Amino acid sequence: MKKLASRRKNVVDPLALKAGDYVVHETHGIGRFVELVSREVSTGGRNAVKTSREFLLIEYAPSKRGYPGDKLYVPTDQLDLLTRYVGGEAPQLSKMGGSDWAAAKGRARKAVRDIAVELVKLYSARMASKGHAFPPDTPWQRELEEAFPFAETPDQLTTIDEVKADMERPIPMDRLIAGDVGFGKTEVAVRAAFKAVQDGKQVVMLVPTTLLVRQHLETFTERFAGFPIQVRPLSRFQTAAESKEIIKGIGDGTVDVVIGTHRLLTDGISFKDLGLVIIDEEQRFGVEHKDALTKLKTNVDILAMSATPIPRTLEMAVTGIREMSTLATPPEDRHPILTFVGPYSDKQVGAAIRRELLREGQIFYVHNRVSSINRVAAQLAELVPEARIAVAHGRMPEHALEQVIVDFWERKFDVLVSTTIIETGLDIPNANTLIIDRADKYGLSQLHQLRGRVGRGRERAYAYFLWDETKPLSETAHDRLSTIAANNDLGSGMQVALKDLEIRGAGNLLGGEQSGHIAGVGFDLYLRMIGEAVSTFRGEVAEGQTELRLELPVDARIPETYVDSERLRLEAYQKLSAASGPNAADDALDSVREELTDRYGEPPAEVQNLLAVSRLRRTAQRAGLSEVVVLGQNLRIAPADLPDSRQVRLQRMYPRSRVLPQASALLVPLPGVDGRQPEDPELIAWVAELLQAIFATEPAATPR
Ligand SMILES: Nc1ncnc2c1ncn2[C@@H]1O[C@H](COP(=O)(O)OP(=O)(O)OP(=O)(O)O)[C@@H](O)[C@H]1O
Repeated sequence: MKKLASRRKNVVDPLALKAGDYVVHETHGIGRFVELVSREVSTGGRNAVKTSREFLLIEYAPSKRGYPGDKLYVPTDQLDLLTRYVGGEAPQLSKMGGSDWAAAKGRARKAVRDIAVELVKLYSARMASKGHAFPPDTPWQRELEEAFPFAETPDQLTTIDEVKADMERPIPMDRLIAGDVGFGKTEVAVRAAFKAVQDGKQVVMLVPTTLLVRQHLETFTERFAGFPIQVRPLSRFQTAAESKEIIKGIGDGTVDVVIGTHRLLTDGISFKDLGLVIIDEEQRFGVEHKDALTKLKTNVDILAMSATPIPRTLEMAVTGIREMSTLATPPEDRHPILTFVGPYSDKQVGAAIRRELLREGQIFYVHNRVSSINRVAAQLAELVPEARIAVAHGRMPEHALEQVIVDFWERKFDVLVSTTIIETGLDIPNANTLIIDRADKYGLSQLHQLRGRVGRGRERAYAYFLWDETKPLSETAHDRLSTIAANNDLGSGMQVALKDLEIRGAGNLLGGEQSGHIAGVGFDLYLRMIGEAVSTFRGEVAEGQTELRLELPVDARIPETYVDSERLRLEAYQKLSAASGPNAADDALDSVREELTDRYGEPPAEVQNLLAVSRLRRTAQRAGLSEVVVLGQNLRIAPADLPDSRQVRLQRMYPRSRVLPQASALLVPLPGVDGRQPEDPELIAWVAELLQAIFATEPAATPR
């Protein structure tokens, strides 16, 4: 089984932290970041040395009602104990070290275990089941692929290869393609479907809306032209007679590829020899279809597509449970969509429509209320009399709706006034202006999907996210709109989706019922729990992070004289913290040192010490230590249940060292000349040599 990638925490990104942001501390729970402060601390017991260190000041709930909130100072070299809180509306602050945080974690852990069991069951069932191994590409496959009218993007090529390799394996494929809107996911599906049909298998493609059925039917039919492949649609658009004939063809194998909505998940549909299930926007299929989907997906290859990118942390939490490919590069000469956010005005709307008409383009105007959509269309007709305007919404009779879309496609209309029914997938390359009159009413990923309806060709596209100036914007609505306006470069789906997770609460990615638990502990910790639960459940040791206390009386920090910006100091501490984690690459700290030198010049003594202490931190963590602390004249190391051979070696090297068996700790007197402590670098080097001698984990990390 594929080793689970170690769960790199989504360590708090100090750059993104601003006062008031919520963070989650492993031990203390959900707190609010106040500011970065530097404080004088004395370490080293009796002959204490005062050094100034920087801390993140985090505020917690008051331990008693009416008191001010408790304060936690997190040293900058322990950033990895903090993660950003993502999980919906403003969370409840935890009481420091209180039982409420432990209880919230306990509840989440229980819920997580249920998910983990579910995920592993699916995985194991898939691993145990005998899938169909498709043969290598046929000559016709190459002919089909050479007929593609564009140059594939590198990600398309990689993804297509990964999909084919999965299909040729005897284990059933379960691959998710996450790609920003318009990045060419459909072409991957076309080639996978062709490969399956070449081997005599049937293919089903499930899409969320009737319009997408129509569109994908057009694409597949066009791409398969010249090959004897029967592609059929199945949705409420088909008459009873047509449906009956298609369902018969599915059963007797004369239909090779069927593209349909959840209509395909109703009873009475059985395939003669199904080999590949393609699902577009799976998360849009309601829980009522879950069982039918699971039945359909058993023992066949699955290719899921999503334009709502899956956050990295979720991808890693389910790593090994299903494969993922990402289409992150846009087709060439695709331009970012110019996005305007502001109050509605007739003047601006009229100008936008006229500009598009001037270049013979078309316009989507989204108004999401069926009851007033005709009035809006009439207003637009007055505003721009020369524009040919049509209306489309989901309550129209099926054929009338389809006819309007086809007419719009065939450029019989200039402006399509519609509800969000155009939201997913609709591909009309000539429509390059999108106007949404109440943009504040939509979630981020919905706005992103809608925006993805324009700019799918080579033309520069425009999106207008407007709101009714007579109705004030809510804080989150304003946040949403400024996020989408800020993220308008290509492939900004990830940022938009992540922000959306924050605002809408991340539950719907893992099942609505989970959102309460996610809100309780934060999205990142929740996902890490899933990953740990999955790996524990599968008998792999979850790499829990031992919280290492490393305290030496040395001046190890980044002085303001070296890096004057607080933000940049935080960024450097974060990089050091990531580079000194137990799984960090051996040269990770060297590259941090090089970067610091490049950006700020030769590091001063304090920073040299900080680098050396970071090396120590990594050594100590790799040795699984929880304590390396100077107490008085001794260095205390724990746990230190050493085998005898090591104890002998230790006594020989450090005759005055003592093992405290009951505390499973080790006390080694500090080297000092007539009571004077060695200089910082010497002390750090001495500790490095000691750890190396005892744990022989890596060559002594001598500070450079
Ligand atoms: N490599 C490419 N170069 C240029 N255009 C491409 C490329 N691949 C696909 N296209 C075109 O880009 C448009 C969008 O492709 P497609 O519909 O597959 O995107 P998508 O990722 O499925 O979008 P959505 O998420 O909206 O469904 C289509 O017109 C398609 O023909």
